[in-house]
Amino acid sequence: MKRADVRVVTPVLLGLVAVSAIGLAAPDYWVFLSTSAAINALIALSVGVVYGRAGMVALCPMAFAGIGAWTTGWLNLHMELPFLLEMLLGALAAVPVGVAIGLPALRLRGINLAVATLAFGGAVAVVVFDRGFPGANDQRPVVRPDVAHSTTGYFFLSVSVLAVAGLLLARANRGRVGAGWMVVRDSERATAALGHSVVTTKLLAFAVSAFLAGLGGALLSGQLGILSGVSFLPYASMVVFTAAVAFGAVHLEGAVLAGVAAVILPEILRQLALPQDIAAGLFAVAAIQALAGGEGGIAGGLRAKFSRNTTTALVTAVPTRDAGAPTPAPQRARQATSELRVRGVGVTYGTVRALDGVDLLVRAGTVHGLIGPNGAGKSTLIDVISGFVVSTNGEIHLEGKPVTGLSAHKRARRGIRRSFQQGRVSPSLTIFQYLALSSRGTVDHRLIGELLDAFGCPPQSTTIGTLDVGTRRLVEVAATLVSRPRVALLDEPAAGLAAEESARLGSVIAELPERFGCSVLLVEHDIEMVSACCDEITALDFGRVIASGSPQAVLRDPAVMRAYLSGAADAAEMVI
Ligand SMILES: Nc1ncnc2c1ncn2[C@@H]1O[C@H](COP(=O)(O)OP(=O)(O)OP(=O)(O)O)[C@@H](O)[C@H]1O
Repeated sequence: MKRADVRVVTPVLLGLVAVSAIGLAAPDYWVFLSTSAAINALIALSVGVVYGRAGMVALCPMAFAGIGAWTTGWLNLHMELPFLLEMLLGALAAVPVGVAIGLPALRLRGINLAVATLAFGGAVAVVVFDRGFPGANDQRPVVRPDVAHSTTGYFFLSVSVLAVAGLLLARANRGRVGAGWMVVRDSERATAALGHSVVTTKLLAFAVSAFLAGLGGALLSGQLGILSGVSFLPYASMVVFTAAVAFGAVHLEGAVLAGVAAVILPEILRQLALPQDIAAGLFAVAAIQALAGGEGGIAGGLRAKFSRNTTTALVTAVPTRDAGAPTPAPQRARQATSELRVRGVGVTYGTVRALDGVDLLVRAGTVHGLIGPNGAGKSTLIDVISGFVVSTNGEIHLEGKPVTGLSAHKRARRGIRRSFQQGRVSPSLTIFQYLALSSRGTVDHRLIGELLDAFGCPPQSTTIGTLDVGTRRLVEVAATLVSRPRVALLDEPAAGLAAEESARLGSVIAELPERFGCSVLLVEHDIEMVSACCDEITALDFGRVIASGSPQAVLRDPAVMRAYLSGAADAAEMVI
């Protein structure tokens, strides 16, 4: 059996044995507590999604759980539906509320979002839950299904629901949905640059989180029968949140540990005749420790310990051929057809005129260099073209169609893809996850392999956090191309690379139009590389175009030489 299989099969078998032993041999009281642990694990899992994955501090999981419980209780009292359907509807009822509370999260971050969601949880508790749960006033408990009527039966039902939800979530986490959450947590700009809507990605995290917590609440209604609002107070949300953070509920096993601890610890304190609220304090301390240690919590730490990838050395790109050597014939040459036209673009930051009436034409099937000394406006121009900065005037056309009014992620979907000067690749993703997220439509494994080979990147399963800075940049460029863009905007891709690697990258970039069917706008300080791989060059200084044309003409232009001599020493002379 492969080692990876053993790492999965062993905990699954242990879990099955533990669940069977509890269900078949433990006293009813402990089975009841174990049911509570499974329910808490489900709610912790919801924290794992919205906070652990998507990085949003939402402190109202018990409000979502309460909505799930309230709805399930109401349906149980007034409709004669199968219990599982009532639970599902209860969980779904929490989703629109999750999306509604997610809307402010599009603008709020960190402590502000935490306060807003805590206040929301308090408001729901007062306005909805304090009025009583369905059936509470006339003491009519939620009726469980026959198959799960006993304490043991309900325990098995709860564990089954947790297992199914956990496995579906794990599947989503391994795919593009989970990768999108990780990227939006690390960089909203990177999310948009990959062609994904930041709004949709964040709201989806809130919706899934609310569903999971709502499902936990639905199970709770059947477990307790008659509910009181006390279970869903903001204080309860804080306890679940801190336990989830401490144990690393971003992983299924972390959520299970959090669920078990949230039940066992108060029980131990009760048996010791100590106040059970001490548990909340202990979770808070453990959560602070976990945050200081890198957010993975106890489960993250255990995963790192048992991971095969324990090396701390940075992984570097491996050149697939000698720098400057003739490149092999492309597997399939593609016809580049896209031209990008920029007309009269201007950008002002306060009193700084970063761009002033800039015109630029990237012809179809060419590599166009954009040079200029520090502060000339190169990155600002890339930001404007890719939609991250709104220009005060001017127009941008792709293939003759205006894109000026489109948001960044829509421009990315139209085929304007970019890399960033400061790497924005999520360190926790594997190279494959990142490239798959950047792909449009079906993931093209052959293209991914071809790109990684072209850039000499490490194997697809390598975690990005283990790559050195230069290699991360190459992965970012590969991710830019995997979507088969019309135009690739590469912002200093050679930064962090050695001279030899730079030369090799230059020869790969020169081939991109023919090999991958896109035009390229290349921002680079490495003038030697630019002159070697570009068909045309535009030079900027103080936000204005000072020269444009063939590399030879531009690099010999007196205005360009003056700009560089006053800025980056004798860079121009180097190649003339
Ligand atoms: N967010 C911002 N706020 C204020 N000023 C900015 C901002 N971004 C850029 N600038 C200013 O705009 C001008 C152009 O900056 P930009 O980063 O586009 O230049 P650049 O040519 O890319 O420089 P470098 O080669 O150093 O990356 C600079 O004067 C810079 O200080």
